[in-house]
Amino acid sequence: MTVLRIAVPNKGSLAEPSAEMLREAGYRQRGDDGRELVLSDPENGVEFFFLRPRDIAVYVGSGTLDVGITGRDLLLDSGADAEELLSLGFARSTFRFAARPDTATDLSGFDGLRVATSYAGLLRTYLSERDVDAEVIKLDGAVETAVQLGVADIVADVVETGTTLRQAGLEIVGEPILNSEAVLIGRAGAEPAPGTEQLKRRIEGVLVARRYVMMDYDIRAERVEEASALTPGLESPTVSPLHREGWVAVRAMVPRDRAQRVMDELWQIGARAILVTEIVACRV
Ligand SMILES: Nc1ncnc2c1ncn2[C@@H]1O[C@H](COP(=O)(O)OP(=O)(O)OP(=O)(O)O)[C@@H](O)[C@H]1O
Ligand SMILES: O=P(O)(O)OC[C@H]1O[C@H](OP(=O)(O)OP(=O)(O)O)[C@H](O)[C@@H]1O
Ligand SMILES: [Mg+2]
Repeated sequence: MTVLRIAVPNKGSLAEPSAEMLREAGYRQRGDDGRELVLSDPENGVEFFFLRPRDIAVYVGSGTLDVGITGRDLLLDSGADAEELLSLGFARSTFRFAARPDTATDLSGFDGLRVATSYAGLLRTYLSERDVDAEVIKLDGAVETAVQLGVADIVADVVETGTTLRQAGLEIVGEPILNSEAVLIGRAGAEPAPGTEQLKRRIEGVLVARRYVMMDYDIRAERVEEASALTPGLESPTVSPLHREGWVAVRAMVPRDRAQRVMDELWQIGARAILVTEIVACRV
């Protein structure tokens, strides 16, 4: 049997949520203090390689490994021959310019200035596509400090809450360069390796189980259309007869973040015995 070779981040913001997602999808993962570089999961026909997030697109793009989990920003920065297969919904961040107040109000004022970043590939492409003649200073991290130390006039870096920028006395400049999140990647334009579709389906199952809950309730039959409009489910709600005459039981998946509001509205139109349960796993 062929084994699917999967690159997984070994450190940083992507590592723990990636492991958690794979664990929920039924795969073996490292224990709390796990230091393994390679982990085999023969039951599921896969092998995990724990690598630096920055290197993952390079391994996948070259075909050394079949698929991997990395950040969209890291994928683009690498210039590797890899493409997104699925968005994973965690490690969400924006990639933005920031500077001290009065440095520049937008890109048009960047000419002749120095921009520090740890994403030099992505930044050079972005600036040259817009004909901006700024000097790119490549740093490894803690980029925000570069302005204070006089190494750069502007930074281009990952922003999540904006706390790091504020603490460095910097303000956001211009539009976001990129919206990033964790993504599953494969080799660009290549036939997916055997097992890729199954991995994708399993991860999609985890994403759905996280985003939705299952809702059950009873309602008078004449109000079922109204109720179905509130809980349309993914395709259509299941409506079953109840022993009690004139009543039906309804079952539908509901977005988790809307569950309380939907329950209030169902109650208003006479639904009773409204129950919400977790979806542990699914294929939809
Ligand atoms: N504070 C953050 N919030 C959300 N996502 C982040 C944050 N910092 C980095 N990321 C995302 O995580 C990925 C970067 O992972 P990486 O491990 O290189 O950096 P890191 O999490 O900052 O770790 P390190 O400590 O090695 O710098 C990128 O996709 C980036 O957008
Ligand atoms: O907007 P915020 O919520 O403050 O988060 C953004 C910061 O988080 C990351 O830094 P990290 O702590 O990983 O250090 P690094 O710069 O060395 O990567 C990122 O590089 C930003 O600096
Ligand atoms: Mg970092």
